[in-house]
Amino acid sequence: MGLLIKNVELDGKETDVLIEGNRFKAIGADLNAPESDFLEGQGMAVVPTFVNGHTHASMTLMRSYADDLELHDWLTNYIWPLESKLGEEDIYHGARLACLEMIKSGTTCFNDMYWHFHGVARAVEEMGLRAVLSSVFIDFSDEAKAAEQRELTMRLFEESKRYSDRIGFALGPHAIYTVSESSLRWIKSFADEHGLLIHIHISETEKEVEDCVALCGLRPVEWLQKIGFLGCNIVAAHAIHVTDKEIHLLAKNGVKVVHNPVSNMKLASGSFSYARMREHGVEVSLGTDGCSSNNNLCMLEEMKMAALHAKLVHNDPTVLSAREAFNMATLEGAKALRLDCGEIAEGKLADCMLVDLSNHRLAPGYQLIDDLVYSADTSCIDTVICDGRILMQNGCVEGEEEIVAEARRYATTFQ
Ligand SMILES: CSC[C@H]1O[C@@H](n2cnc3c(O)ncnc32)[C@H](O)[C@@H]1O
Ligand SMILES: [Zn+2]
Repeated sequence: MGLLIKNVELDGKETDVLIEGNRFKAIGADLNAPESDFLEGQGMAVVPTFVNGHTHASMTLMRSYADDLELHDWLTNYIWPLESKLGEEDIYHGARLACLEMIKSGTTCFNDMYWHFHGVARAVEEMGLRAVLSSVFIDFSDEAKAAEQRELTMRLFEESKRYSDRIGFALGPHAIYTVSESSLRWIKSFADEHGLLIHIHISETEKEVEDCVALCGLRPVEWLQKIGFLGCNIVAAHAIHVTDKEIHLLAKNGVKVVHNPVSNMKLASGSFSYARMREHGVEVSLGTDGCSSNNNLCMLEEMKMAALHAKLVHNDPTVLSAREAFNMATLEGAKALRLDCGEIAEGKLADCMLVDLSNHRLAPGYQLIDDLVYSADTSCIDTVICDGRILMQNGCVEGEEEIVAEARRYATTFQ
């Protein structure tokens, strides 16, 4: 069974798009597929859906719970105490709310790091999105805890195979200040052995850098290079406080960096240097981070913030164009996660959305990509498709009232 989208605009031209199974089968004029479902695309444009490169989906339950705080204060005194009370059901309901929000804002794929792997996986499976879910690793340099976490990682890796192809497994060492050197070495060798990605926060705050220098005489990226941790399977969130030498090491090792402009600004973590990353050839994608430091999962907003922030810090309006922001939010994210989505082309995974060209925010309509980055909001998104399946049509997602009500109910139980 397929899906035929008729008379839709793609790259400024009207065309038809045929999806068969979970991939784009054909793109061209006057396609026929009598056996397929049909979508009228007149007045709409088809664009790739977003890939959120770094988030903690279930933190939707902590939206506006602890705002206007510095990162280490926020984590230690507010977030971690609350998270210690969360069970798998809480996390499932938080992840469902996140999936709903992502679908409604045009995201169909995300790279997640959170507790209770199965709670998140169940939500993603049911809601029809695509995700790379990492098994969290935090040991605070306690050997007993580290042994427990190694066991859990190996178990979850096996158990993750029960889910559909839309769910990938990665390792999730939280950061260098929460995971010991020996655990980082173990994580890297486990990931290399099994061909897995590693999702980690790196150089997010000045404190992280100062503590690392005080402890090992090296900055975080230099130290990670020394212990053999860096490589092309590392997806590093933030990478804000990095010298040119460290950026060179990231590029040389093929580390994928995820920029989270809203979270970086809200926590005043620091200024990401997009231009320096590009000069050195680092591959940069875009993420929202969790809902407690953002406070939403909207990649439209993230693209605009990334572009505006880069122009401001580099004092140059030509830095980080709308097209670059859009690529960071789509194809670059897919590449970092080694997924075959992020662009509309024959043979690629069928993840896409239809935007309503009659929406006032897209008028008069000189450049669709510029409009999506600088002007659009979620009201412009009509239809969202992931893996060839329609997840939203006419702006509606099945069961949305119940998802929101359940998340509200669960959030009140642990406060
Ligand atoms: C180990 S699960 C993820 C862990 O990370 C915490 N977290 C959320 N946002 C950030 C951030 O910007 N920097 C560091 N840690 C963050 C989250 O609360 C979970 O405990
Ligand atoms: Zn994070």
